[in-house]
Amino acid sequence: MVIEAKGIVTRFGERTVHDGVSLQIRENEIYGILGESGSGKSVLMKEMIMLLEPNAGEMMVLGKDLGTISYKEAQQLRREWGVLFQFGALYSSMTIAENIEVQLKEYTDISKEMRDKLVRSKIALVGLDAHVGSLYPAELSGGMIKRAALARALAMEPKLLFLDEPTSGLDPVGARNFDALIVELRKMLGITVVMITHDLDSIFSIVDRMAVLADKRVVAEGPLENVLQSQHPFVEAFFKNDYTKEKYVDKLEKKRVEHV
Ligand SMILES: Nc1ncnc2c1ncn2[C@@H]1O[C@H](COP(=O)(O)OP(=O)(O)OP(=O)(O)O)[C@@H](O)[C@H]1O
Repeated sequence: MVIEAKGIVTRFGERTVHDGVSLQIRENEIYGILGESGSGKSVLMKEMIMLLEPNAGEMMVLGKDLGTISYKEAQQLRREWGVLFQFGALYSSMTIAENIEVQLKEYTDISKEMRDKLVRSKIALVGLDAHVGSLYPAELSGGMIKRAALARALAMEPKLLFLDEPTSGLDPVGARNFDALIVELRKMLGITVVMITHDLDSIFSIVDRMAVLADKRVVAEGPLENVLQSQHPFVEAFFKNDYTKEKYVDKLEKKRVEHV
């Protein structure tokens, strides 16, 4: 397992967000975290990357228990993952190349020449033209910003990639291209991808397994066909409404046939 959450409890004051959340993420899969607004998806992801600490439960990431990890181990572990936050979050006063270089400068002794080379390779990896490196975030389209932020997340060659709603704000073509890029990167780099998503196209086409958060816990987990068996109201409303039934009829039918 790359990530294992066991009985996670999270409270903010009087409010309980998670009350026994458990899930398991395997190596090299694309794992989706779904759930309605406010169900604690982002909080759970932040707990996986040590930006927040749960009140109870165990969070194992790459074999390390985040609850008992030493400061030094935590520093090392942080280099093993890349994160793409929802709005890209690039530094606006830096060029794209400088943005991608930030962590390489901070965490490594790599020479300037080598850093430039790595930056160029990451820009190419995410499908951007070389000249984009010298532009500022304000000069890029939304889709290019996502790709640039992805290049930055990949700068340290992580084993694990966290994506918070990667296709939100992209037009349909841009969203599908981004999905294709994620699949390609997973194959090329052998990484594990954890993504929060509401995007049905992504869920039906690139997510291998997923967890559905509702009622403060995981109400359905596994591949799509498992999740579709759930009769939880959120699953019913999200996957089994008329729109989804019509748009994904082939896939829903196919899953049913495969399952029989
Ligand atoms: N640092 C914080 N302090 C206090 N409350 C918080 C904090 N972070 C999140 N919350 C609360 O925890 C709950 C879950 O938030 P979270 O952002 O994880 O939801 P989400 O499932 O990601 O929702 P969305 O799909 O709208 O992004 C919300 O009620 C939010 O207000």
